[in-house]
Amino acid sequence: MGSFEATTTATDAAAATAAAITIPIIDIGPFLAGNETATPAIAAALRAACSNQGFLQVVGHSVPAALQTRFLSAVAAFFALPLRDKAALDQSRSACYRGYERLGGQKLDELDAEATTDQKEGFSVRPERALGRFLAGPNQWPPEGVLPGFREVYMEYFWAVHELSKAMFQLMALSLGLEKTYFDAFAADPDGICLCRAHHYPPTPPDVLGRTRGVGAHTDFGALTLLLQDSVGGLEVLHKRTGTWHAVPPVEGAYVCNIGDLMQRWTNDRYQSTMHRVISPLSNMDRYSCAFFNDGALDVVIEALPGCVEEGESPVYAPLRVEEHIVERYVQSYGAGGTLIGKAVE
Ligand SMILES: O=C(O)CCC(=O)C(=O)O
Ligand SMILES: [Fe+2]
Repeated sequence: MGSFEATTTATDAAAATAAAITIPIIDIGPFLAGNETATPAIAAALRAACSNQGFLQVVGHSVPAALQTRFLSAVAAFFALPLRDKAALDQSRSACYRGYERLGGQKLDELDAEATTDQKEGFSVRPERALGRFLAGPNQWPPEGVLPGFREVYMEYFWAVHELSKAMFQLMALSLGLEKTYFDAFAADPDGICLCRAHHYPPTPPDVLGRTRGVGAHTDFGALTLLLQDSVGGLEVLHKRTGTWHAVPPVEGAYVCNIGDLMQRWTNDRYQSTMHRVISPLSNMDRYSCAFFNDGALDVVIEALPGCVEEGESPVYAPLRVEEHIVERYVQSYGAGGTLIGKAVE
């Protein structure tokens, strides 16, 4: 286990010197190997990270490096397809938020009217299901002849990260003093809603520097995010106390893990969902990343966990069903896209 001081952007340099934040790198290998002697220290490190900045990087995990590499190459090949091939899979053609999102298709910083739309392309995949409840339905894939093997490697990666996310929820439970299996009904539900969204951030030439943004400032909707990023950089996390932004430097093969709004609610604010964004650094490199969100089972009711409310204290939030929360956040970030809920795929 190790840690490093996150570096800061130039504009924030002065304030940040006083407020450097630590994003710990946590090796979960011993936990995955069933080492019960080492596990409490790992759970304690997770607790510290989640109670402070809500961001950490996970190493020693179960996703093979070779699979990450094959997956990121396949993702780069997908985004390099002609626009007409990608547009044929546009998310607006899906009743369940799957497929291709063009540049500017989402705006996560809804509070800042001046902010640009997000300068990224995305491709969203979820578990293959029959149409029915919110977010259930078929994925949209490019024809096998156009991108051979893409679907196969994407789904191989999907289920590998899904396994890791289940293990992370078990560690989260231990970190909160709960039974290891406490979150299994949420995180391992066969009908649970998971999203594996790959992103491409185009290079930023000097003439647009400062006017574009990869992803606007936001917190993640769900409980826990696992993000794979390549070596280009640009992800930043907000230090709440000083309002300064800090880079989350790429660590090869690691998963950036962060707490989402549902987990903050569940823990009665003990764990923090932290604002983050992707800036567009001056670069002639394309950046690729992939976020995995395990948002659990739609009917789970999120209310303060045992041990997260002191005697005499009232819970900060009323109980809320996962489905209500996720629907509301989708409508906020996709605007009119929210009206697609329940519409049949064309
Ligand atoms: O691409 C990244 O580094 C971050 C993406 C992100 O924050 C998100 O998809 O919620
Ligand atoms: Fe995010």
